[in-house]
Amino acid sequence: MEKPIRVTCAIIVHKGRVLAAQRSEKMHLSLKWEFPGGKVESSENEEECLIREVKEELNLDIDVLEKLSPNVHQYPKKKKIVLIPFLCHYKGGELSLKEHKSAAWLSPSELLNLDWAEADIPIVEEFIKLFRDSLS
Ligand SMILES: Nc1nc2c([nH]c(=O)n2[C@@H]2O[C@H](COP(=O)(O)OP(=O)(O)OP(=O)(O)O)[C@@H](O)[C@H]2O)c(=O)[nH]1
Repeated sequence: MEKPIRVTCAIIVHKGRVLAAQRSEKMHLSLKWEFPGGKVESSENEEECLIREVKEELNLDIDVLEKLSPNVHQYPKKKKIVLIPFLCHYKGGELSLKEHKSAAWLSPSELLNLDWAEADIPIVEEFIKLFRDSLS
């Protein structure tokens, strides 16, 4: 079986809100929402990839805290990906969109209102459950 492409994504939490980013018209999965991140290069580990991608895409500095459950997903006519989420904290930097159409800091329950890339849906659900459990 072909190995899936590893893609990291950052669930960045700051003051109880979470950063979601909307893909641009030009990108594959146009206008869908996602967590910032990207493909892991051979020279780096997953955490290094995430720090690099978030800086490149959004000009933000993050601390990577905890890995959540990876999700294997096959989009039609694309290579299979494994989307690897990490809980992160905002550390610094001013948000500046380099690739995305928009980005928003949302409360965890507001995340459910977005039109997510399909591979992200189980990840959003796991994060919301984790967040709720941590409050109860
Ligand atoms: N960064 C990121 N990528 C995601 C998420 N969800 C999801 O399905 N993806 C997919 O994972 C791949 C990440 O690739 P990338 O961000 O490094 O590069 P890209 O948009 O140029 O992708 P492409 O080369 O497949 O067109 C894309 O195919 C993207 O559609 C997510 O939450 N974050």
